[in-house]
Amino acid sequence: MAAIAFSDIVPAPKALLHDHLDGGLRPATIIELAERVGHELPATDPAALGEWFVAAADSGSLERYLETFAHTVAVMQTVEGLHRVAKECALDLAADGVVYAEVRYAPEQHLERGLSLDEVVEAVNAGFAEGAAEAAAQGTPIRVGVLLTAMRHAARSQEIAELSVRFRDAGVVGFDIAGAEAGFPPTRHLDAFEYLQRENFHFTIHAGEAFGLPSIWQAIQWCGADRLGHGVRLVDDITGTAAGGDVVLGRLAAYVRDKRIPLELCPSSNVQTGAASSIAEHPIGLLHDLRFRVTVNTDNRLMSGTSMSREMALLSEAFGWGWSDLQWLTINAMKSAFIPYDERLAIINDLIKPGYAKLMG
Ligand SMILES: O=c1[nH]cnc2c1ncn2[C@H]1C[C@H](O)[C@@H](CO)O1
Ligand SMILES: [Zn+2]
Repeated sequence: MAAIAFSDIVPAPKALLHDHLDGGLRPATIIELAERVGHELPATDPAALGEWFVAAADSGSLERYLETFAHTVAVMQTVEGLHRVAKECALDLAADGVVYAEVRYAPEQHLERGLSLDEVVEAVNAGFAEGAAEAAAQGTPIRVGVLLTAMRHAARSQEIAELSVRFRDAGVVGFDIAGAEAGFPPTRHLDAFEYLQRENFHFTIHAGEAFGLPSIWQAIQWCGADRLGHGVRLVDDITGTAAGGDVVLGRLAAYVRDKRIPLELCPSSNVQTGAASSIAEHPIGLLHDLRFRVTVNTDNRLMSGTSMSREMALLSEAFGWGWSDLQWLTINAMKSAFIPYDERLAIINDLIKPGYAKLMG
């Protein structure tokens, strides 16, 4: 079957669970904001700056990939900067046909110019609200939920977990930890995860991206993660996948599949950090065939020069996926969202299913 073209995917309703606010800025906005705060950039033309981010992030290492965030985080230290970046994020996702998005960022990284954690969250929430209202007025409605991230090398996870719970009725729907994985196991933040469980709150953990099965095992069996950020290395626990081999799931892979634990897979990002060698060889093909709870995500649109529609187009081309596969990925994501069940169901039944039914003719 012919691959579905990018331009056909844009109007399809999409759900996105793993997108970093500080990884999705418009290059032109970075340039304007950097001028205002006196931050020096590696390029001053929007196209060149966009290319710089993709090339610099294309490093084969998560640590070097993460260094590029110094330039986005630097311009997100004021109410004005945070508000604008959040507003444009909502508008850009809506223009790409995303109807539901969970966008994450680490408030502790935005305190350099004197803002408090609460002020950071309020500025971002206000930006998302304005962007969503504008998108709705333009005929591309989007719902945005916020995930607050704690950096795994730092020691503020309990504080950020409490911040998340404080804002649970004001736009924050979950919690996450991110940053370099090797050397910083999720159990370092066990107190925060136990606190969140006592509060009946939701969280995902970046695990199984730059590090393998022990990280995924800890995230699920010690920390109680609802979802796995990436989780791509779970394939290390699946054997016999070469042509003709009998596929055998190890205990952990079987547990993840049986419990329907969602995998927030980010194909382009994984190729850039070396977690996968190409889109065609990305484990998402196998995990899809084995019916894991697979979702597809952008991770960092700026660093990967990508969008939800582009990720889906790449997968359609690499694996021959058609509309029913794209609908399956979208419904998987919506089922795995951190908003209440009835609201998830309404988006599936009122937006996603009718949208794909129309596209499938
Ligand atoms: O894919 C990722 N793995 C681990 N950490 C990440 C990834 N993408 C972004 N981050 C980090 C860098 C950001 O500054 C931080 C909060 O969004 O999260
Ligand atoms: Zn991420």
